[in-house]
Amino acid sequence: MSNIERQKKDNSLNIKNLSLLFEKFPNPIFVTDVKGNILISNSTAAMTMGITLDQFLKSNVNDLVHKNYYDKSYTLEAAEKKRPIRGPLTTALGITMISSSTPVLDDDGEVILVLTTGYPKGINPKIADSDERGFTSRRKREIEYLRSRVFDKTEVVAESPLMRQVLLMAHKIAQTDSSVLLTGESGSGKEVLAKYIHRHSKRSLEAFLAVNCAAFPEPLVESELFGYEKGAFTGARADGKMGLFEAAHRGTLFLDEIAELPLALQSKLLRVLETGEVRRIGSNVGRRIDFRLIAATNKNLEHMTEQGTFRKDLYYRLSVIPVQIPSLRDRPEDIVALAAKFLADFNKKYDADVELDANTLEIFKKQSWPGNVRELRNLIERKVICSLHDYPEDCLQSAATVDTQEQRQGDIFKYFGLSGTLREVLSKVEKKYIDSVLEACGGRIGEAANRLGIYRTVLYRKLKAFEQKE
Ligand SMILES: Nc1ncnc2c1ncn2[C@@H]1O[C@H](COP(=O)(O)OP(=O)(O)OP(=O)(O)O)[C@@H](O)[C@H]1O
Repeated sequence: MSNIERQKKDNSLNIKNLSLLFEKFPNPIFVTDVKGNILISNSTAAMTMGITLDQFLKSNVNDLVHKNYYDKSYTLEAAEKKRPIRGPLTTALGITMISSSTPVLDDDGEVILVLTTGYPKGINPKIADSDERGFTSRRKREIEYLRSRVFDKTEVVAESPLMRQVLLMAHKIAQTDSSVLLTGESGSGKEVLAKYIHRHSKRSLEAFLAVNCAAFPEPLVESELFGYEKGAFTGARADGKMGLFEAAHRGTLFLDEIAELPLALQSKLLRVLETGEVRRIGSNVGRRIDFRLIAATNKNLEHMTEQGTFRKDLYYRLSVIPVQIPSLRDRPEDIVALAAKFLADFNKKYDADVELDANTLEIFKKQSWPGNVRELRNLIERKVICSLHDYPEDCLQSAATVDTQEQRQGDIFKYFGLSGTLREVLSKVEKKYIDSVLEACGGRIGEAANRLGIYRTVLYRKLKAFEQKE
């Protein structure tokens, strides 16, 4: 490799590394040359202007100001005066910021680059809501999205570059009406993302129905999904029943654990997707329905199609837009942000005041989290509960493996802070035990159900019920 080639390779590596580093920065940040041509940037900078990162990287700051993407750039002033310049600006999306441009000088004192960062301050409602600027409804939805991304960190935690990409993709997907296939390990946030897509879609004012295909015993799945006419079969309700497809009319249907759908029903689902019609059991009449399907699985569907356990044609139909949610262990920035969010949530819920020190966060970042976000959430909840009863850090261990003096002495109720009615105590114990078995099984539902001696359908129902109670 020649010197020039090596140098080129080194430079591209540097830019790549720098871009990755910039992505981790929570606020807008970009670098221009002395003429204001944007060289490196994070996607947040592009987002606050309402353009894609690709477009932003092909732009010049002056052009962006002329095209009204924002009203003031300090980059060229900083280059000209050879000193940092700072001041307010407003983007066309109505986001107000304090921007700061710092020139980078070479050995001869000449400006070679300018680094600009921005700190969002708020929304200028006059601009953001103005119709005079010709905002289309799509543009308004983008504004809503950007607001939530820039200011609202409570919705879906996505601090890692990987998850930010997923979220940006989800936002784009939300503007379409295609079927979506979400894949990812159990507890990685598939349902959270499905809800996000629904909330940001044109169907957001209609129903979001989540159905776990593994949560019904096989004979019941068909009648739950398709419904039935009166008298369709023995034991059917006299007045018939509307199925979940119909109930999701105009809204979004989230089919979780799609891999568990029996083969016969896979064909029926495909027919519904292709014809846009659903036929209740015992009926010859098709009813037109209009819903958006989001399916999810932690299985490898492609592999299942090769084994003949999942229909190929349905797989192709579902995976029009596939989205892979990364495992928690691959996004350490999210571990910290999620831990902070859950800690704040549970401190509020239990009126506690627990803090996480840097050491604990470092340990968290290195853990493998087989149960993903759900496991982290449960762990933080346990930590908060333990703090209320002045129990030591080892309370963080799985409840099943803790063998303390209190337990040996039989003071288990005190140890776990159990009080209230019998029903409340039983429900708390049930939750704690299920959490600990799940954790011991690395979040694998089937294995945990086996150990607990219950059907996985029952376990799913219980987990969802726990989540809804909170
Ligand atoms: N990015 C996120 N931000 C905030 N909370 C999250 C995020 N991802 C997951 N969670 C929380 O983690 C828990 C598990 O998430 P979710 O149910 O969406 O996972 P899942 O992949 O659908 O799991 P399963 O495959 O077992 O159905 C929920 O309590 C959810 O609120």
